[in-house]
Amino acid sequence: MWWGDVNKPITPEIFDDLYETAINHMNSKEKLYVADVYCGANKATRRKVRFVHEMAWQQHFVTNMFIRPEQGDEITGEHDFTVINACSETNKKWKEHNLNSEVAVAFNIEKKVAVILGTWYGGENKKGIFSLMNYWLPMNGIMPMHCSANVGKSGDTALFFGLSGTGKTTLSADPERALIGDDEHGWDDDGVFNFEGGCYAKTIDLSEQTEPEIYRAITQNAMLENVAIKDDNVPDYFDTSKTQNGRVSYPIFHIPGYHEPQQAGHPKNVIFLTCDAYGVLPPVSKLTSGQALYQFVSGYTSKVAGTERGITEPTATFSACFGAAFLTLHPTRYAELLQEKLEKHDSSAYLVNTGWTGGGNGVGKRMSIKDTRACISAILDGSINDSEFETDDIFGFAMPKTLGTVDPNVLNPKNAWADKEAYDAAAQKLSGMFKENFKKYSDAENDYTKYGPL
Ligand SMILES: Nc1ncnc2c1ncn2[C@@H]1O[C@H](COP(=O)(O)OP(=O)(O)O)[C@@H](O)[C@H]1O
Ligand SMILES: C=C(OP(=O)(O)O)C(=O)O
Ligand SMILES: [Mn+2]
Repeated sequence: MWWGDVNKPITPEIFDDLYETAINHMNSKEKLYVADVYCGANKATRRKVRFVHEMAWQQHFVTNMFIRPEQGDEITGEHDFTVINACSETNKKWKEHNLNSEVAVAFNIEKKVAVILGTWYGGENKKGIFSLMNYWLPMNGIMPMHCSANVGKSGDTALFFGLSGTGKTTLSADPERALIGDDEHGWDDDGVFNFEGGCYAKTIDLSEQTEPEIYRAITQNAMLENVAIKDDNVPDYFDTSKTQNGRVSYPIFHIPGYHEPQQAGHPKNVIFLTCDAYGVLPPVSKLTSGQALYQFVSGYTSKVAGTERGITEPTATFSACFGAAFLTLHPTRYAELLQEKLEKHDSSAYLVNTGWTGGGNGVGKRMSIKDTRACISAILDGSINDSEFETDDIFGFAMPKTLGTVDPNVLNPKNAWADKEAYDAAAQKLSGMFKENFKKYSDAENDYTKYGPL
């Protein structure tokens, strides 16, 4: 276990106490909801999960998001895990338990049970099981990944890694390609497979024009969460009074041309999405395999508003493997798996900045979805390889000088800034942050420090 900021140990006695609180609460209800679902599209390695809920809508969430047994098919045999979600109850003894708040999300791997108290976030159901997949799968040499995946007409698979809000869901919904999944995947000896059976898209500023597939997926059985509703019962995706993290969950088959089964071959392209709030990183750059591992372990991006308590504007962070919150083992364990798989399958790696350009947050603006999509298309159709590249002085990234319809002045981030000195200062600052962050990985068996910025 990677104990630290993310995973906090508790004693078996505290777990039992939380469990009892949840069970007593559930026993006071007249009705409970039970769903048996799978996590993992690969039948050989999928896990059986049972959810017990007090809220019908939470039950609908897991029905949308996990893999449903075929119609008429029941999940038999022992479950790999059971989640008791008592969201409307809280842990009143949190101070006595030395915990942070009355919210508790607690896992007992020996008893194969998790308890959720005090949080109503639908995503909690899936992210807890994702954390377990991050614990189980590496034991069998399978890489769990916080990424979306899709496949092109010639069978070429692409992965899009990224922390919350960086564009996994938005950019993997591509009319030219079949969607495998938008958030959690595994990479085994056969290729890539989805853990989930649905998608969980952000609804902030959602429009049919910029994100048509997602907009149109909001139809019967899709479920909106924390979205404002106007007087005429129509959702208002531009009203963020509840939170900026408004969501919709829907089964994967709401996306036209989704890939069935949700499995595909080894990835040809691996893309790291970063939402750079400083506006320093290029919109697209090609990484050497060493740079890919350095960037993967660093996981530089920003937390977007509404995803964590206290985050109200984009805030720079280093989230290892682009999903530190879900890692149960040390980041270098996942990096070793990535290294082995990238080498074996000769996959290319790219860094794509879906964040700011022309200045940091407050000065510049967020990269347009249109420009980001143009960069991604050029990677996926291979045309980026026809570009002439230049090397970034500080980060050492190879940046294309021209690329299809993308404004060449955006491709080199310094050109996009009016104030060149301010750019240099911001780039130096960010480089220093990378180096400071990476110190904690420099004594690892495989030290990737040399692939970082100067
Ligand atoms: N250049 C861009 N690329 C991708 N998404 C963008 C971009 N600019 C704005 N966005 C918005 O950022 C959000 C990305 O969220 P999402 O795709 O759900 O991220 P993730 O799946 O990684 O959590 C969406 O609301 C999208 O409309
Ligand atoms: C559900 C989540 O994942 P993502 O934002 O990456 O879709 C989340 O982080 O709450
Ligand atoms: Mn998402």
